[in-house]
Amino acid sequence: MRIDVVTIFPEYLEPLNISLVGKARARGQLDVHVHDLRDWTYDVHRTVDDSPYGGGPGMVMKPEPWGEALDAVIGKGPAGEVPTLVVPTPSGRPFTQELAQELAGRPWLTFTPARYEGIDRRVIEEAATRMPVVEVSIGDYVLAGGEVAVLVMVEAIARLLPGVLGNAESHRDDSFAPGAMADLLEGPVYTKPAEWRGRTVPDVLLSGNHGRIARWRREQAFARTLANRPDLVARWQYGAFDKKEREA
Ligand SMILES: Nc1ccc2ncsc2c1
Repeated sequence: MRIDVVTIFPEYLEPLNISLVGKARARGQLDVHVHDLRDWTYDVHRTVDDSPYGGGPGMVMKPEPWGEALDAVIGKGPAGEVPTLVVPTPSGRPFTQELAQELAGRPWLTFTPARYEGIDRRVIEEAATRMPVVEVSIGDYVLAGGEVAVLVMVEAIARLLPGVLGNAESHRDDSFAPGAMADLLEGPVYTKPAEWRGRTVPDVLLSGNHGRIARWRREQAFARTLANRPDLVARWQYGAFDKKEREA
């Protein structure tokens, strides 16, 4: 997979050089290019924003630099191919594991994290005439820009690429990953020592009885989901019901 990111804060994407994504890049599983939007400005102040038409607070990111940046990014990619444009925005569709899976299946993604009040709408509209565009939100809170959303999405997507996660098992027990625990949050985990500051590990985990352990883990996951994400319980119940129906 090729990933391009266009941003006015290239240094914000430094974490893509380390850990899981950094290792995937070093192994050639991921080809990441970070571009400074100001490389497509020509005034002495390298201006990327201006006041909003119609008035109102804040500034809007000008269309010209973005248009030229996307032209250049597409020009640098595989001949005849276009990326999927991923536009991080609070007004986008929710970023979910399902959407991460969908995007992990694309060969080329270009992320356009914005600052200020956002990007002139004509940039997205013009891009949509020549490439798939998906506007994505990582949640309902106020951020200064979309770069942190890119870090979230790239990590969630990269770990789904073949060979990136060493232990394939790691996918199975993820929260929200498909399978028996789908839609349930992860339960508590423990490792050595068996006692730490007077706190012991639940006996069932030391029992060696894998059936009991699996049941206990499902119970713990359900309890945690009920407490923290009751909205997911209904989805899980339907999924379990649907699975029984299909197996009947
Ligand atoms: N403030 C905010 C919230 C969510 C989000 N997702 C992508 S960019 C963004 C910005």
